[in-house]
Amino acid sequence: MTALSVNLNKIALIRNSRDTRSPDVPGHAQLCIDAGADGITVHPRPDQRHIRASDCRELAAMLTVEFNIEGNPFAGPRRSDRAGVDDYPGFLPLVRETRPAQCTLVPDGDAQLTSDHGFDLTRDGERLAPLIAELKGLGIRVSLFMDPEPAQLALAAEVGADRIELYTESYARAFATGDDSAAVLGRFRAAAEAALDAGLGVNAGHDLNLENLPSFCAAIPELLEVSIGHALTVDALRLGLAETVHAYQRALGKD
Ligand SMILES: CC(=O)[C@@H](O)[C@H](O)COP(=O)(O)O
Ligand SMILES: NCC(=O)COP(=O)(O)O
Repeated sequence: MTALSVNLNKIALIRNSRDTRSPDVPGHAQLCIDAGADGITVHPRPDQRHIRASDCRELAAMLTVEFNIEGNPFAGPRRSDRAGVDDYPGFLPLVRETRPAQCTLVPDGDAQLTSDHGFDLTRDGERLAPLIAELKGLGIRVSLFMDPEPAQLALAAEVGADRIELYTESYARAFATGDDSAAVLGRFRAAAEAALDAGLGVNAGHDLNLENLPSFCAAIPELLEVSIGHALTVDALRLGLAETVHAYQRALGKD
């Protein structure tokens, strides 16, 4: 069955809009766990617009489910511009310190609004390989954020990744507009097969939601994990967080 990893970025985004701890990130992680979430995902960015280094440290100390930290492996340290907020230590130093079960490497620029592309391993593979080896040596499973391009996925295995995370924005957009959605889903199926043939596990994420999740999972039954945050948080405004986690588990054919 496909694991649901709840991304808490948007809980932290609301928290950061005031100088308080409310909503409390670890408390909402526990709410998700109590409701049946299989994992927790965060994406600390250098500007700490939502998830902060301190959130990662607190979550690492309390989680009883898989912890997945996503981010740009080449993101360096950055001083905090907000009183009482720790500096961002750099992505890899934060991962080394917190030792999550999984680290998903994402080729984000620091100023991007959100993650919007996968790695080009023909360009980045050589400098990623030693980082991947180091993280695996620390006992951390490594996943690479990838576009659904079969040739690239074969390279992911060559650089030592354990898994890839299919960047699903193009599927979500096609599903929402109805444009070419069957063909787009076929491209994701082909990409998943290329990853599986290369011995990689397959995760997926970005813009997945209650409506588009069942079709995606039916097309890729080998899917090991989906990480979902934006749509799930919006649904929680309507349904409540616990009920929303149950709803997503039902959409995954569980619960
Ligand atoms: C990599 C990816 O698609 C998401 O995990 C990412 O966490 C979204 O980041 P924002 O929540 O900052 O949009
Ligand atoms: N890796 C995807 C993720 O963690 C959350 O993406 P989204 O659901 O916020 O788009």
